[in-house]
Amino acid sequence: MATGRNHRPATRSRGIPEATVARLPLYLRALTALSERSVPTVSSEELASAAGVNSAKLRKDFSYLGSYGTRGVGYDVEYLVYQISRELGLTQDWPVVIVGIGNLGAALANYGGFASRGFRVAALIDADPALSGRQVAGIEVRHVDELESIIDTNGVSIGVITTPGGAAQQVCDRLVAAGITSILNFAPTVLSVPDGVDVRKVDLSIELQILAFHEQRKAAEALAQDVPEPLAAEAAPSGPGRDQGPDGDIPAVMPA
Ligand SMILES: NC(=O)c1ccc[n+]([C@@H]2O[C@H](COP(=O)([O-])OP(=O)(O)OC[C@H]3O[C@@H](n4cnc5c(N)ncnc54)[C@H](O)[C@@H]3O)[C@@H](O)[C@H]2O)c1
Repeated sequence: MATGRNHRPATRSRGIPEATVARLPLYLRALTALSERSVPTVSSEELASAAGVNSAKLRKDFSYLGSYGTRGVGYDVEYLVYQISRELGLTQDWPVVIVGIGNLGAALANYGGFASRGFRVAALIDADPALSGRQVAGIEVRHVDELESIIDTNGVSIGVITTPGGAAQQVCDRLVAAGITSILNFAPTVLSVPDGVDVRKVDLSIELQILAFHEQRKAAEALAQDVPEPLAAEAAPSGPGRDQGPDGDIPAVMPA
């Protein structure tokens, strides 16, 4: 079984901090919306607001890309879309395999947003022989026995795991052994991978738990407004503002 870390250092080799990399897709989404409306330029304040990020942080992030905008004009939308896409590696086509074609895997296969963002679903893979040969989103489901040859033939480097939690590590190990170096994991399992393999985890229940925390805090604030001053100090939460994380500048809940 593969062992090792499942995260990368805070700064990537080209000197762009990991936190900046995490915000680039937010800028790209906001810029793509502007581009679709044929907006030629955008100020840092407008773009920061559209991306849900503080404008000083945005300017700092763009300085890592060598993009400083023009005073009084702002940033060229099309050029910034190109720059960020290039930085994120989206100017090339990325074949992706999805392993586990149940409810979630089939839903992801049917999601049209992958292709428009440079990700091509190269294969759908499942262990259930009854699914082999069936078409999902116009793609044939292949048996997991073929996993290694599919990855090799299609030059796949990104794998998506949507199997039950109990199968996820074994699937991960096979993907890595077959040459996959990036994994998007939807299964409720902490994956162990060797150095050089990136894992991103998506867990909607964790996002809901964070929202529940904020709901609870809002309810406490509302309660505090209804009680006399000395008691209110005890009831109100302390620390950074409601929309801010512990460091005071990163939103605790990333914009959807
Ligand atoms: N991250 C999230 O927000 C989120 C949301 C929903 C579901 N999930 C998780 O996603 C996973 C899939 O959920 P689902 O509802 O689609 O389940 P499902 O039971 O409908 O589908 C799972 C599929 O995986 C296949 N499978 C099982 N073992 C396999 C293996 N070793 N190799 C290849 N395929 C294998 C099964 O045959 C089945 O088709 C679960 O782990 C679930 O907890 C995560």
